[in-house]
Amino acid sequence: MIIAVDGPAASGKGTIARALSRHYNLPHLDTGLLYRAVAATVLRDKLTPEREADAIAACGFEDRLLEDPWLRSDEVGQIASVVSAHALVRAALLQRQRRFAAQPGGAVLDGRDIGTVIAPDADAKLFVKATPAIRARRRHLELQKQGSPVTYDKVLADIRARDERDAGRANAPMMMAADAAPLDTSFLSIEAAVQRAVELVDARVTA
Ligand SMILES: Nc1ncnc2c1ncn2[C@@H]1O[C@H](COP(=O)(O)OP(=O)(O)OP(=O)(O)O)[C@@H](O)[C@H]1O
Ligand SMILES: Nc1ccn([C@@H]2O[C@H](COP(=O)(O)O)[C@@H](O)[C@H]2O)c(=O)n1
Repeated sequence: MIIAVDGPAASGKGTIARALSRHYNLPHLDTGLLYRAVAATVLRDKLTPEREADAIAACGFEDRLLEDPWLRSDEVGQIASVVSAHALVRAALLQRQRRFAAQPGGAVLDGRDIGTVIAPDADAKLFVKATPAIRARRRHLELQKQGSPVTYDKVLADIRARDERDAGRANAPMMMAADAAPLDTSFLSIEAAVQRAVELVDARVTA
């Protein structure tokens, strides 16, 4: 069974995808991490994220970079949404994601274009959303716990900027697949959101 989980930054899609992976005993791929690894390489090598040739040069990152906690930072997330707009960067990362999705038994993948581009034939597709203010509050809390001094207003502005770039780009923009089930987590606890996600997946696969 392939489960596609898409949605905007800090909507809770990663939390839900990890829980679905445990629930159905399926491997999970956080595809955002791949774009974050490209972004981190661009930053580390002092390349220019807006230049496609620079971003392509950063696509040959080593897998151990995916373990680096720095990848989860807001700084890297912003640059990830710049490099991810390049068609050749998306093409360079496409087969890896498709192979992961096609492994025997299936998989759970989360990102922005899983239901539309990476696994258009997924057995179940969710599009996780929440209001920008609520997403910013959750992400701010998470960053505060990590000791970051970043303000709520900055987190909200970054989330809005990332949403705009991710939904507005020409190549594989973030969008809900026509056959995806929307899941608004704005007023759901993590437990309630996960329970609803399981109900939605079960409903799709038994339909
Ligand atoms: N329903 C919820 N209620 C409260 N907090 C939540 C909920 N879902 C997720 N969170 C928290 O919100 C933050 C963002 O969640 P998560 O990392 O799953 O989002 P994401 O969509 O995967 O983000 P990104 O796209 O930036 O990787 C985390 O701190 C997580 O614990
Ligand atoms: N399938 C995907 C996944 C991610 N991106 C881009 O990467 C950025 C970081 O993703 P997170 O899920 O870790 O927040 C994101 O803002 C997108 O620009 C993508 O394009 N496609």
